[in-house]
Amino acid sequence: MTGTRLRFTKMHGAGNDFIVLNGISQDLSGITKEQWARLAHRQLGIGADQILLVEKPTVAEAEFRYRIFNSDGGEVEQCGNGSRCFVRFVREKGLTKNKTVKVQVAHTILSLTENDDGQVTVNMGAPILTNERIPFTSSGLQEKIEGKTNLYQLELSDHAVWINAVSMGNPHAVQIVQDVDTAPVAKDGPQIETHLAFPKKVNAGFMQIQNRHEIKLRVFERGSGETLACGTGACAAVVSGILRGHLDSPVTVHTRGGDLSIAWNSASSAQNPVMMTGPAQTVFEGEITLD
Ligand SMILES: N[C@H](CCC[C@H](N)C(=O)O)C(=O)O
Repeated sequence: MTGTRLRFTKMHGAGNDFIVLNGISQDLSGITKEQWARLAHRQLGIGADQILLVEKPTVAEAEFRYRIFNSDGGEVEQCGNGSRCFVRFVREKGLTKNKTVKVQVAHTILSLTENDDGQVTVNMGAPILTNERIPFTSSGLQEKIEGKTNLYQLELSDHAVWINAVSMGNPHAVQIVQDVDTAPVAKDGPQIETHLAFPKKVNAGFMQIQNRHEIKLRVFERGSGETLACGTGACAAVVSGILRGHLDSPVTVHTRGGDLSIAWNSASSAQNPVMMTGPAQTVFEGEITLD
């Protein structure tokens, strides 16, 4: 693949930024983890939190498949802000005329709708709350019940934090903090990300409850570090806040890059889907030669 010329589109969803590649019109099958990381590198490459690769689906019920690579080059299961940019991309490129698109991503199919106001609504599916499926191993950790969920204590280098483990297809450890602006995201984020209780590592969410329908959120993302916004992180934080009894659906999630609206009608069933609505923005188009 070295020396291959790639066409890309740079996009962001609430400041979480992406390189989006059309893997249907370009053969990108042989790109290595190191080459993904180089493309995402802020100084040596294009720069992005994640890379989104659009491909033909492998299942009949989806129109497309899209794959997600963190800036460390690792492939992951889900990306909320990325899914909104994906649907904006395939519509802007004329790859579909549908306003609602079904896309295959890792082990699930998402349904995405571009609304008349330009915002995108995504059915993110039901949250995954069983430890084995997150995956999260709680053995040896102190635990306590709050509302309808369990909190677990993670020992960090100089203090302990109580977290709630939730998956939206990708793992999240969410905690409530008094003030997100002063929360030790840079210090505690990497320690939580690589904590042994999370065998596939984890995204670390820091949530400040403002009222029953509003939070502020910062996320230290697995494989990318702190981002201006994290869509699955916003979903996981709202699910956690509702289960803990602090939030009622819908919730406005204020991130450093913009606002997301998350709805989860858990009253009838925890298996109801989480619905996320937010922005998607194309920034520029470009070409680059893979080195
Ligand atoms: N860092 C995440 C993937 C990107 C998720 C985030 N950008 C979003 O909008 O959901 C993980 O390793 O699971």
